[in-house]
Amino acid sequence: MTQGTDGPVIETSGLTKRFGGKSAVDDVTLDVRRGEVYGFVGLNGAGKTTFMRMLVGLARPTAGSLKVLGHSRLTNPVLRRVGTTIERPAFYPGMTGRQNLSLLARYSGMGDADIDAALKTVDLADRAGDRFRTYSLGMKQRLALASALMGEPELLILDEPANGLDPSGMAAMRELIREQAARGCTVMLSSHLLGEIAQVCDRVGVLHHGRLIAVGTTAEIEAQYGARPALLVTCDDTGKAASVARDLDGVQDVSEQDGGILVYAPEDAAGALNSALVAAGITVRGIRPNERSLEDVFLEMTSDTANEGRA
Ligand SMILES: Nc1ncnc2c1ncn2[C@@H]1O[C@H](COP(=O)(O)OP(=O)(O)OP(=O)(O)O)[C@@H](O)[C@H]1O
Repeated sequence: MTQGTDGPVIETSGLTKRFGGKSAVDDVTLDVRRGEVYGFVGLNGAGKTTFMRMLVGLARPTAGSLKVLGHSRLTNPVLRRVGTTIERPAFYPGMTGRQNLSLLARYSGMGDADIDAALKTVDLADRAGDRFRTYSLGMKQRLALASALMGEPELLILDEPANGLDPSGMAAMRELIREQAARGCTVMLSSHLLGEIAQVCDRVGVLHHGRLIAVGTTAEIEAQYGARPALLVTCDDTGKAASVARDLDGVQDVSEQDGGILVYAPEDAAGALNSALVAAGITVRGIRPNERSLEDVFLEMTSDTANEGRA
């Protein structure tokens, strides 16, 4: 594998793309290290595709700078070391998977060995002789990935590779991505689901309205955004229960829920909370720590009220 640089494989500084007056990507500074799987997560329209398009020269930045494989000029020799599914290749439905790949391979000066290796990697070798139109969605996604893998690129940039896949298709896609990382390939992929991407990525960057609002390992992001401990109390008379809970030591905040209250307090406050509620005549049916999924954390991070005032 060609080693172009010891520095980051992707490096952007203040990268910005505006369409008219609107910033699709707004002042994004990030780096992706060699061999890393970096997940780019954001809701629809957050700017993920636009960011990735700039990385492969399909869109020109309005401001800021970028380097890919150590190069700020994205010439063909640099881009040949990058595999991408950003612009999903327009496969011909009446041609076989292999014929479709052959067309693309010819463009980039690659041969049968590259096609065979890519088909084998994505586990499509057995169906390579079937027409594209007979492929399932998962197989279509894998063929797109095969087109990106031809020639064993050093960097893979995959836009929503798991989109539309069922759970087993997603698991297969994750395995494929990890295999690529294991052979030393750097991978940047995007998704609108943090929970899905967290399982495969070393680090995650959260994009919201074009801005990078958090970067870190999933554990770091959870610690930063999801570590607010809370107790979920199921009880009657939630209004009264909330006011009793608010008066207790160690309780930071209380919100009323359907059929109970959510009390922001450490887990060891559960005993005192239960006693106080029962003493106030409230029927407590249960108290348990409030488990937050990664997806809850992500939705809270990308809710517009959560981001008011945050740079
Ligand atoms: N060529 C364009 N002209 C005008 N606006 C554009 C163009 N491309 C993207 N946008 C706008 O930029 C914003 C970011 O779009 P982008 O496709 O990058 O987001 P995304 O995070 O990839 O979303 P999705 O998951 O829906 O693909 C959106 O508001 C979109 O409408």
